[in-house]
Amino acid sequence: MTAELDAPASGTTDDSDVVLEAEGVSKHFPVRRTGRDVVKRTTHHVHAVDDVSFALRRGHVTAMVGESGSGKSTVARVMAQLHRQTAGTIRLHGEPVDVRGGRRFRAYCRAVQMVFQDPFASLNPIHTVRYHLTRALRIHGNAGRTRAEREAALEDLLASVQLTPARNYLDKFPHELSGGQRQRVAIARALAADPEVLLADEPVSMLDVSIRLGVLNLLRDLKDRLRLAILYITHDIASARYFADDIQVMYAGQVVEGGDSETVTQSPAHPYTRLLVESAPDPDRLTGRTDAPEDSAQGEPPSLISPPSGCRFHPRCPFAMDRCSVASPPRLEVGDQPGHWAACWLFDTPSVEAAS
Ligand SMILES: Nc1ncnc2c1ncn2[C@@H]1O[C@H](COP(=O)(O)OP(=O)(O)OP(=O)(O)O)[C@@H](O)[C@H]1O
Repeated sequence: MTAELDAPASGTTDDSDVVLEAEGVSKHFPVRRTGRDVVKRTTHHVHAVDDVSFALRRGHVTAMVGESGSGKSTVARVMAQLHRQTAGTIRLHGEPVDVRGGRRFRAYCRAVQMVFQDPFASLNPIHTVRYHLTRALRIHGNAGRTRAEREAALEDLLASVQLTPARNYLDKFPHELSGGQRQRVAIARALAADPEVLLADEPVSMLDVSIRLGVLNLLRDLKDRLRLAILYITHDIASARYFADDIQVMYAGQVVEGGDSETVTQSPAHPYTRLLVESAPDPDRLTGRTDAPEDSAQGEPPSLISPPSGCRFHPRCPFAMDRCSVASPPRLEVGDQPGHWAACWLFDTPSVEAAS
């Protein structure tokens, strides 16, 4: 029996925990590729994100995993409203974010904060830690009324990212800190808004391997203590397994698989996820699959200006059927664990039976 899913997320917890939702969100960027395009005023569109739906829950980490160029950062930027979506709806506590500017939009920007990949680029080199954090506290109305209240707020912020005693850090410039300390300051700056959601775009990928775990453990601690909803963007499926509660896998601008992180990494269903897991250096991994052809998926990700018809993975897929180049697969239940789905015709049981 085939089960097609309508729900946007891999429901493992109560829906009342949902803080932020994306429903059918797309982002297309207009581009001109050649001089001829400029002369003829022809505009192409990069389909960076197409019809993406997911939900972020309080006290829960959702990882968005995929290779470079799959659209992960664009998802984070659209969720932070740094880019306006081309189509679809974003909801905070069920309320659509449809107006830029104004009180409701400011409240959205406070509630949904972003942490970027490169803390050195996101902190201004000519300002101290005190300046960055005080500014963020003031912008979000959390600096208190007196100097003593502001100093206490600064100490609390640095303590929450485990930079203590605060006096050792407050008057330092970004270049006087290590990469890990800089990323902790960037996280503290996001926390100055007292957010409900953190959108963390590759927050550890530019850090030394030896300190990545410390920063991920800090984020996990914040998630538990402050009940933050976290979107963790990464190309590293092993770190997603370690850190996230559930995983969404992106390929060529679309989410192709979702489920709890243990299931997605141990029993990947979509052929693209299998490829991703097989190529990840994870010594604990046991996919338990023996049905993949030896010559597994080859080739490059497709052009996002004219993406392949049907399933976007079909040109690289070792299991591709005729149908895959014609029709785009919906989310289909994999059937091993509740909430585990794949957008792949292999899980449309009647079509597989008909093909064999
Ligand atoms: N402002 C923009 N204008 C045009 N194209 C863009 C823009 N931003 C992103 N893109 C394109 O959208 C696609 C998705 O990019 P995105 O950065 O979201 O992917 P990603 O999965 O985060 O990759 P990476 O891990 O390398 O950052 C890419 O083809 C990229 O070139």
